Amino acid sequence: MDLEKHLKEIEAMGNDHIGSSTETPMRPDAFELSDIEKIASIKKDVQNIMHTLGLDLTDDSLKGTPTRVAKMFVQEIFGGLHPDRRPKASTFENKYKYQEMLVEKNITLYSTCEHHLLPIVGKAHIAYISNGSVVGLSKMNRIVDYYAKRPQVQERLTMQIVKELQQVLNTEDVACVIDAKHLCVNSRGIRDIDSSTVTSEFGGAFKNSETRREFLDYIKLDTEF
Ligand SMILES: Nc1nc2c(ncn2[C@@H]2O[C@H](COP(=O)(O)OP(=O)(O)OP(=O)(O)O)[C@@H](O)[C@H]2O)c(=O)[nH]1
Ligand SMILES: [Zn+2]
Repeated sequence: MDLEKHLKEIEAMGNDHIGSSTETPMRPDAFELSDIEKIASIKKDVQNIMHTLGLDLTDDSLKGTPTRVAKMFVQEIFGGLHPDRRPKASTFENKYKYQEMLVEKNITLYSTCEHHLLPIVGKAHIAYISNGSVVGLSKMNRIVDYYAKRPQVQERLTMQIVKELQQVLNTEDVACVIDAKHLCVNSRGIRDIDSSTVTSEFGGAFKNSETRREFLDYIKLDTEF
Protein backbone atom coordinates (compact mmCIF):
# COMPACT_ATOMS: atom_id res chain seq x y z
CA MET A 1 0.00 0.00 0.00
CA ASP A 2 1.47 3.37 -0.85
CA LEU A 3 1.64 6.18 1.64
CA GLU A 4 -0.99 8.35 -0.04
CA LYS A 5 -3.55 5.55 -0.08
CA HIS A 6 -2.78 4.77 3.56
CA LEU A 7 -3.28 8.41 4.58
CA LYS A 8 -6.58 8.56 2.70
CA GLU A 9 -7.74 5.48 4.58
CA ILE A 10 -6.80 7.03 7.91
CA GLU A 11 -8.63 10.23 6.95
CA ALA A 12 -11.73 8.36 5.79
CA MET A 13 -11.87 6.58 9.13
CA GLY A 14 -12.16 9.88 11.03
CA ASN A 15 -12.14 9.11 14.75
CA ASP A 16 -14.33 6.05 14.38
CA HIS A 17 -11.34 3.74 14.33
CA ILE A 18 -10.06 4.82 17.73
CA GLY A 19 -10.53 1.92 20.11
CA SER A 20 -13.09 0.27 17.85
CA SER A 21 -11.35 -1.49 14.97
CA THR A 22 -8.25 -3.52 14.24
CA GLU A 23 -6.44 -0.41 12.97
CA THR A 24 -3.64 1.08 15.05
CA PRO A 25 -5.03 4.46 16.18
CA MET A 26 -3.00 7.05 14.27
CA ARG A 27 -3.53 10.70 13.42
CA PRO A 28 -4.02 11.81 9.80
CA ASP A 29 -0.80 13.84 10.06
CA ALA A 30 1.19 10.80 11.22
CA PHE A 31 3.68 10.97 8.34
CA GLU A 32 4.10 14.69 7.88
CA LEU A 33 7.51 14.52 9.54
CA SER A 34 10.21 12.50 7.81
CA ASP A 35 11.97 9.74 9.75
CA ILE A 36 15.00 12.03 10.14
CA GLU A 37 12.82 14.80 11.61
CA LYS A 38 11.16 12.31 13.96
CA ILE A 39 14.54 11.06 15.20
CA ALA A 40 15.69 14.64 15.89
CA SER A 41 12.48 15.42 17.78
CA ILE A 42 12.44 12.21 19.85
CA LYS A 43 16.13 12.69 20.68
CA LYS A 44 15.21 15.98 22.40
CA ASP A 45 12.33 14.29 24.25
CA VAL A 46 14.61 11.52 25.57
CA GLN A 47 17.23 14.09 26.57
CA ASN A 48 14.53 15.88 28.53
CA ILE A 49 13.39 12.70 30.31
CA MET A 50 16.97 11.83 31.26
CA HIS A 51 17.69 15.39 32.36
CA THR A 52 14.52 15.44 34.49
CA LEU A 53 15.62 12.19 36.13
CA GLY A 54 18.83 13.98 37.14
CA LEU A 55 21.16 12.05 34.85
CA ASP A 56 24.39 13.63 33.65
CA LEU A 57 24.11 13.72 29.85
CA THR A 58 27.77 14.60 29.47
CA ASP A 59 28.73 11.20 30.90
CA ASP A 60 30.45 9.06 28.24
CA SER A 61 28.05 6.16 28.65
CA LEU A 62 24.89 8.30 28.63
CA LYS A 63 25.56 10.93 26.01
CA GLY A 64 24.66 8.72 23.02
CA THR A 65 21.49 7.35 24.60
CA PRO A 66 18.97 9.96 23.32
CA THR A 67 20.05 9.42 19.69
CA ARG A 68 20.18 5.65 20.17
CA VAL A 69 16.65 5.52 21.64
CA ALA A 70 15.25 7.86 18.97
CA LYS A 71 16.67 5.74 16.14
CA MET A 72 15.47 2.57 17.84
CA PHE A 73 11.91 3.94 18.13
CA VAL A 74 11.62 5.21 14.56
CA GLN A 75 13.63 2.60 12.64
CA GLU A 76 13.30 -0.52 14.76
CA ILE A 77 10.74 -1.20 17.47
CA PHE A 78 8.08 1.16 16.03
CA GLY A 79 9.22 0.83 12.41
CA GLY A 80 6.02 -1.05 11.55
CA LEU A 81 3.96 2.14 11.93
CA HIS A 82 5.17 3.21 8.50
CA PRO A 83 3.25 1.62 5.59
CA ASP A 84 6.41 1.75 3.45
CA ARG A 85 7.74 -1.09 5.60
CA ARG A 86 4.76 -3.33 4.98
CA PRO A 87 6.19 -6.61 3.61
CA LYS A 88 5.44 -7.44 0.00
CA ALA A 89 3.76 -10.81 0.24
CA SER A 90 3.32 -11.99 -3.31
CA THR A 91 1.26 -15.12 -3.77
CA PHE A 92 1.75 -18.13 -6.05
CA GLU A 93 -0.61 -20.60 -7.58
CA ASN A 94 -1.25 -23.65 -5.37
CA LYS A 95 0.11 -25.89 -8.10
CA TYR A 96 0.35 -29.01 -5.92
CA LYS A 97 -3.34 -28.66 -5.14
CA TYR A 98 -2.41 -29.04 -1.46
CA GLN A 99 -5.73 -28.81 0.33
CA GLU A 100 -4.86 -29.34 3.98
CA MET A 101 -4.07 -26.54 6.39
CA LEU A 102 -0.58 -25.09 6.42
CA VAL A 103 0.77 -24.16 9.85
CA GLU A 104 3.71 -21.82 10.46
CA LYS A 105 4.38 -22.22 14.16
CA ASN A 106 6.74 -20.81 16.79
CA ILE A 107 7.26 -17.52 14.95
CA THR A 108 9.39 -15.41 17.27
CA LEU A 109 7.60 -12.24 18.24
CA TYR A 110 9.01 -9.07 19.78
CA SER A 111 6.57 -6.24 20.27
CA THR A 112 5.96 -3.32 22.63
CA CYS A 113 3.05 -2.88 25.01
CA GLU A 114 1.34 0.41 24.19
CA HIS A 115 0.29 1.01 27.80
CA HIS A 116 3.78 1.03 29.31
CA LEU A 117 6.14 0.92 26.29
CA LEU A 118 7.70 -2.24 27.67
CA PRO A 119 8.54 -5.36 25.63
CA ILE A 120 6.15 -8.14 24.69
CA VAL A 121 8.06 -11.35 23.91
CA GLY A 122 6.50 -14.52 22.63
CA LYS A 123 5.53 -16.84 19.82
CA ALA A 124 2.93 -16.51 17.09
CA HIS A 125 1.37 -19.50 15.35
CA ILE A 126 -0.43 -19.09 12.03
CA ALA A 127 -2.53 -21.43 9.89
CA TYR A 128 -4.31 -21.05 6.59
CA ILE A 129 -6.15 -23.19 4.09
CA SER A 130 -5.40 -22.28 0.49
CA ASN A 131 -8.14 -20.90 -1.69
CA GLY A 132 -6.04 -21.41 -4.83
CA SER A 133 -3.01 -19.34 -3.92
CA VAL A 134 -0.14 -19.85 -1.50
CA VAL A 135 2.33 -17.47 0.07
CA GLY A 136 6.06 -17.95 0.74
CA LEU A 137 6.52 -19.29 4.27
CA SER A 138 8.81 -16.49 5.42
CA LYS A 139 6.17 -13.92 4.46
CA MET A 140 4.13 -15.03 7.46
CA ASN A 141 7.09 -14.35 9.77
CA ARG A 142 7.54 -10.98 8.06
CA ILE A 143 3.88 -10.01 8.50
CA VAL A 144 4.08 -10.89 12.21
CA ASP A 145 7.23 -8.80 12.54
CA TYR A 146 5.73 -5.80 10.71
CA TYR A 147 2.64 -5.54 12.91
CA ALA A 148 4.65 -6.39 16.05
CA LYS A 149 6.86 -3.35 15.43
CA ARG A 150 4.21 -0.99 16.71
CA PRO A 151 2.94 0.01 20.12
CA GLN A 152 0.48 -2.85 20.58
CA VAL A 153 -2.15 -4.63 22.60
CA GLN A 154 -1.93 -8.33 21.97
CA GLU A 155 -5.57 -8.71 20.94
CA ARG A 156 -5.22 -6.13 18.14
CA LEU A 157 -1.88 -7.56 16.97
CA THR A 158 -3.49 -11.00 16.60
CA MET A 159 -6.38 -9.58 14.57
CA GLN A 160 -4.13 -7.43 12.36
CA ILE A 161 -2.03 -10.46 11.40
CA VAL A 162 -5.12 -12.49 10.46
CA LYS A 163 -6.69 -9.62 8.50
CA GLU A 164 -3.50 -9.04 6.52
CA LEU A 165 -3.16 -12.71 5.55
CA GLN A 166 -6.84 -12.92 4.66
CA GLN A 167 -6.31 -10.05 2.22
CA VAL A 168 -3.07 -11.44 0.80
CA LEU A 169 -4.44 -14.98 0.34
CA ASN A 170 -7.97 -13.91 -0.61
CA THR A 171 -9.59 -16.26 1.90
CA GLU A 172 -11.28 -16.06 5.28
CA ASP A 173 -9.61 -19.35 6.30
CA VAL A 174 -6.77 -17.94 8.38
CA ALA A 175 -6.05 -18.33 12.09
CA CYS A 176 -3.49 -16.97 14.52
CA VAL A 177 -2.64 -17.78 18.13
CA ILE A 178 -0.15 -15.71 20.10
CA ASP A 179 1.37 -16.72 23.43
CA ALA A 180 3.45 -13.89 24.84
CA LYS A 181 4.94 -12.48 27.99
CA HIS A 182 4.34 -8.82 28.78
CA LEU A 183 7.19 -7.27 30.72
CA CYS A 184 4.70 -4.77 32.16
CA VAL A 185 3.17 -7.75 34.00
CA ASN A 186 6.37 -9.77 34.51
CA SER A 187 8.88 -7.15 35.65
CA ARG A 188 6.83 -4.37 37.28
CA GLY A 189 3.34 -3.86 38.70
CA ILE A 190 2.14 -7.31 39.76
CA ARG A 191 5.62 -8.73 38.86
CA ASP A 192 4.39 -12.18 37.89
CA ILE A 193 7.35 -13.61 35.98
CA ASP A 194 5.58 -16.84 34.97
CA SER A 195 2.31 -15.62 33.49
CA SER A 196 1.84 -15.27 29.76
CA THR A 197 -1.08 -14.12 27.61
CA VAL A 198 -2.74 -16.24 24.94
CA THR A 199 -4.88 -14.60 22.24
CA SER A 200 -6.46 -16.09 19.15
CA GLU A 201 -8.36 -15.15 16.03
CA PHE A 202 -10.08 -17.83 13.98
CA GLY A 203 -11.40 -16.88 10.55
CA GLY A 204 -13.64 -18.82 8.15
CA ALA A 205 -13.16 -22.60 8.37
CA PHE A 206 -11.26 -22.20 11.66
CA LYS A 207 -14.53 -21.28 13.37
CA ASN A 208 -15.42 -24.94 12.88
CA SER A 209 -14.39 -26.80 16.04
CA GLU A 210 -12.71 -29.76 14.26
CA THR A 211 -10.55 -27.52 12.06
CA ARG A 212 -9.70 -25.34 15.00
CA ARG A 213 -8.82 -28.45 17.07
CA GLU A 214 -6.47 -29.70 14.34
CA PHE A 215 -4.60 -26.36 14.35
CA LEU A 216 -4.41 -26.28 18.14
CA ASP A 217 -3.14 -29.90 18.19
CA TYR A 218 -0.32 -28.95 15.80
CA ILE A 219 0.84 -26.06 17.93
CA LYS A 220 0.18 -27.70 21.31
CA LEU A 221 0.98 -24.39 23.04
CA ASP A 222 4.07 -25.73 24.75
CA THR A 223 5.61 -22.32 24.13
CA GLU A 224 9.06 -21.77 25.53
CA PHE A 225 10.35 -18.21 25.51
N1 LIG B 1 -5.96 -6.17 27.15
C1 LIG B 1 -4.64 -5.96 27.22
N2 LIG B 1 -4.16 -5.37 28.31
C2 LIG B 1 -2.83 -5.17 28.38
C3 LIG B 1 -1.95 -5.51 27.34
N3 LIG B 1 -0.69 -5.14 27.71
C4 LIG B 1 -0.83 -4.61 28.93
N4 LIG B 1 -2.11 -4.62 29.36
C5 LIG B 1 -2.70 -4.17 30.64
O1 LIG B 1 -3.19 -2.85 30.54
C6 LIG B 1 -3.38 -2.33 31.84
C7 LIG B 1 -2.95 -0.91 31.85
O2 LIG B 1 -3.86 -0.19 32.59
P1 LIG B 1 -3.64 0.36 34.10
O3 LIG B 1 -4.36 -0.53 35.04
O4 LIG B 1 -4.01 1.81 34.08
O5 LIG B 1 -2.06 0.24 34.30
P2 LIG B 1 -1.26 0.16 35.65
O6 LIG B 1 -1.86 1.06 36.68
O7 LIG B 1 0.18 0.34 35.33
O8 LIG B 1 -1.60 -1.33 36.08
P3 LIG B 1 -0.70 -2.42 36.76
O9 LIG B 1 0.06 -3.07 35.63
O10 LIG B 1 -1.70 -3.37 37.36
O11 LIG B 1 0.18 -1.75 37.75
C8 LIG B 1 -2.55 -3.22 32.77
O12 LIG B 1 -3.41 -4.00 33.54
C9 LIG B 1 -1.76 -4.11 31.81
O13 LIG B 1 -1.49 -5.38 32.33
C10 LIG B 1 -2.48 -6.15 26.19
O14 LIG B 1 -1.79 -6.50 25.23
N5 LIG B 1 -3.84 -6.33 26.18
ZN1 LIG C 1 2.04 -2.80 29.55
